[in-house]
Amino acid sequence: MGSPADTSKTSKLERYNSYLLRRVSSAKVVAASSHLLFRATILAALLLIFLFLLHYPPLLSTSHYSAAAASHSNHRSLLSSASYGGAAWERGVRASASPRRPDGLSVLVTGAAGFVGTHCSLALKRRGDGVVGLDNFNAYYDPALKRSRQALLARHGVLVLDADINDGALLAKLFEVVPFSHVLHLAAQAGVRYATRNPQSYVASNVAGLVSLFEIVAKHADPQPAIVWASSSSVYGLNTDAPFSELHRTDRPASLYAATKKAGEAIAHTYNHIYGLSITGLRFFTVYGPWGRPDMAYFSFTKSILAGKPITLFRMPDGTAVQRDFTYIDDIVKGCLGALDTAEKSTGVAGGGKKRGPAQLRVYNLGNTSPVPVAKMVSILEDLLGKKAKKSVVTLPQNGDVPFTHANVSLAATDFGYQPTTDLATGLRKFVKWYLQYYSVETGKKINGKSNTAGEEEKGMAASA
Ligand SMILES: O=C(O)[C@H]1O[C@H](OP(=O)(O)OP(=O)(O)OC[C@H]2O[C@@H](n3ccc(=O)[nH]c3=O)[C@H](O)[C@@H]2O)[C@H](O)[C@@H](O)[C@@H]1O
Repeated sequence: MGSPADTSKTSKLERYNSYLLRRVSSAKVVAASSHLLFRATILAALLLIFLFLLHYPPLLSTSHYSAAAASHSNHRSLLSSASYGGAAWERGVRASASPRRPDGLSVLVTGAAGFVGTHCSLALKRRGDGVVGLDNFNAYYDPALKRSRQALLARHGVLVLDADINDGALLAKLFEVVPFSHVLHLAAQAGVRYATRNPQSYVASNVAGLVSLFEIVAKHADPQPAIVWASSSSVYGLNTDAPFSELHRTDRPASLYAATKKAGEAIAHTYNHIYGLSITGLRFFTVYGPWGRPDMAYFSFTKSILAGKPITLFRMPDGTAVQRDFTYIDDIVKGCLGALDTAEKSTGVAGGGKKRGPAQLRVYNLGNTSPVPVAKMVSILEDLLGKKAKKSVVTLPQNGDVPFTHANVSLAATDFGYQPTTDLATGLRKFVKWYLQYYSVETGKKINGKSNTAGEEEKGMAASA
């Protein structure tokens, strides 16, 4: 018989053994599960990398798309990357970009839902060129007007993508899908006086956006398209020699807007010099017309006069009138197409290599050559609308405005036959006709011998075409 002491020793030993066994097996379980966890983590990481590459195609072709360009694409590129690509998207882009005439151009138009962008895209499409537009549809002015322009372009077979020029990944993808012969770069933050309120938006669009486009064209596009882009008459700033010639000083900008456009001209020089990009800058002089920009004076004055609201007219501190060389949109379109048609090919090597030779670098004034006092513009509007403006005349504040603009266009006339043909009264009549139709305003006043009420079908037409 075993003693009670013996029994207790045995059971102690058994308890100890089972404790040891539990420890060994739990150690095994811990080791096994940490292996499992490690493998699962590796698998999950590989899966994530695979998914990222699948949805971010430019990284797959790193030979063309530099890491620098990728890092300059803002986070928007990652957010919007899922909204483009795929076979149907590529088919749509190619169809819109394909010319319908022999030797037709294939043009990427940035800011295509903007005022000048819409008119130029229509004109190009009408003569048989291929056009793909892009626009970020920002809210600087009523995005509904931009959507109407987009719809108008869609009816004419022009696709306008929702995209920002800072979206390097999207630009790279576009140049992969289409061998564009030209870029008409019109996307920008416009407006002279708004620059005091939102300076960063000018840097983002007119400097960073321009660099983003040049980077992709220089280092990714194959073939490299020629670029025609919108500079501004505002670069003449405090220049007092008139009429403004391309040879005059442009180193005294009066507004940040003007400074960013001048910076754009300097940046264009650099990309032409290093990468052989063919670049033409067009200095537009206060462009107006149907489908115009609501932030501009002729447009906002029309709205205020119709609503019986007061308008503010600026005059110089010495009492002299502020004048602008108002230029009608159809003349500007002819200038843009002339610049595109005479643009030479870029000479750079796709991928950003050394250029093969000097490339074309041009700057032209596109104006009307006859400055008009702003008060005269208002009196023409009063006549067309059959209503007097409530005017308050104030001394020009320190807002970036310049006293006058006046274009000498002889260079554009010589190089591509640019000749403005529309005077302010004629152009404003076309604008007012469009405005009253588009916003369904009935004034009872006859324009061109007809009542201003238009049929539905007429509202969507490019009134200037
Ligand atoms: O030619 C250009 O480079 C520029 O032309 C216009 O700029 P701006 O000439 O200032 O055009 P508006 O804003 O329509 O002003 C036209 C005139 O009306 C005057 N104005 C404007 C607003 C106002 O309330 N009162 C007033 O008298 C301005 O001083 C200016 O002389 C465009 O807005 C710019 O984007 C463009 O680059």
